[in-house]
Amino acid sequence: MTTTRISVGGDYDVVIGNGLLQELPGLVGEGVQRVLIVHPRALAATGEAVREDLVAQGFEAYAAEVPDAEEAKTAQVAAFLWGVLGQAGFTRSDAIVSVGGGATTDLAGFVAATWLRGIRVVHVPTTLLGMVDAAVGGKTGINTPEGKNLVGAFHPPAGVLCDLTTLETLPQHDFVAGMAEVVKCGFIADPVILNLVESDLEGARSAQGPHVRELIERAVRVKADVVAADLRESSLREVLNYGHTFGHAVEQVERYAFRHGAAVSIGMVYVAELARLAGKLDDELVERHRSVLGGLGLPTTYRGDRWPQLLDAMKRDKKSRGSMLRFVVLQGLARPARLEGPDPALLQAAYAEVSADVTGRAVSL
Ligand SMILES: NC(=O)c1ccc[n+]([C@@H]2O[C@H](COP(=O)([O-])OP(=O)(O)OC[C@H]3O[C@@H](n4cnc5c(N)ncnc54)[C@H](O)[C@@H]3O)[C@@H](O)[C@H]2O)c1
Ligand SMILES: O=C(O)C(=O)C[C@@H](O)[C@H](O)[C@H](O)COP(=O)(O)O
Ligand SMILES: [Zn+2]
Repeated sequence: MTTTRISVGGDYDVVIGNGLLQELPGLVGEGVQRVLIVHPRALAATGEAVREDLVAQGFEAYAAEVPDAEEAKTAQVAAFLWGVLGQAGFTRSDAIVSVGGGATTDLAGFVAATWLRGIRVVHVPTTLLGMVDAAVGGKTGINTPEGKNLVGAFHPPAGVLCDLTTLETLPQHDFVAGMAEVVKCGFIADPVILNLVESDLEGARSAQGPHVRELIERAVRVKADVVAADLRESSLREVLNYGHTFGHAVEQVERYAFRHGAAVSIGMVYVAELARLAGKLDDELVERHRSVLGGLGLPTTYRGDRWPQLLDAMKRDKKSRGSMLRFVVLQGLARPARLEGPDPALLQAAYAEVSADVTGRAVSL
């Protein structure tokens, strides 16, 4: 199959195809001497294969293994990588390559942004979520005990290589979690995505699904267009945060036992209910959130006994201004808007709409 190149504002390309790793040396760049490949435990063999390839191309290449998933996004792991870079003598003309999911690209991007105040980084995302979202757009970051992504920097990559063959080893629940961000792009900007997913829900649950390549390309285009227009999230970029205020709070309350995409799925239903209660969204579109996300096997409800903890976590959302909570809502399909400082009763009423008891049944608060 052909290779697709999607330009992000003319600054770098997201390359999508199969067997693309031969393109990596070109993206790492000619003037680069040393390369650090950052990969999670689950991708030790892939990380080593990439390292050997780069050595064969004449680079001085090192590999650093980091924990899987969210455990990698800590100050301790970032400090470990700074130590590796320091000991190997990385200079401003050297580079980092991330090979992994969004947690790895967020961490490696952050270390690249901070080492010597910024060195080159190339992302090789190996999850659906990494390909369509985390590796694109230059948001990098780590968590602190107080919250998700609280420390970070905007540091766009030199390139993004989405080698679709890497998805073959990704567990299905991780693939489906990535579909939540694809569906997000459908709701905020490109309804064709929703039509494609709804036309074959089972196909959209697997990397081999007939529409998956088109879904990936469409989601990357949505993200690329938004970040090209507003890299630093002064306004427009906030739309990519649809479902994330409540979603990040769920991740935090669950101590990251939920995958990001699963939490964002619940967060989108929450914020759709909030928009409905605020008189901005009709019942039909709220129900479409439940049917498409639920149809993919993503969660659309959350336990009903965590309101104080969720509210506390939501207050630390980056979209908040002072003590005012701000949400990205929809006022129609692909018509994002902001809801600022909603009445606390409305916030809790929306929580009641997504609440379930431990058996998964909806409950009233
Ligand atoms: N920077 C951004 O713009 C942005 C956007 C969306 C999400 N994110 C972040 O991305 C993270 C979630 O990323 P994710 O969903 O990719 O999860 P992840 O990075 O936690 O990866 C999920 C699991 O899959 C493993 N894995 C990765 N690729 C694999 C493969 N090909 N085969 C087998 N196992 C593989 C990982 O080691 C991990 O255990 C969150 O931290 C979220 O905050 C960032
Ligand atoms: O790229 C963005 O901007 C996003 O908001 C994309 C989100 O999917 C992503 O999860 C992002 O990491 C959230 O960032 P945060 O600023 O809410 O921490
Ligand atoms: Zn996200």
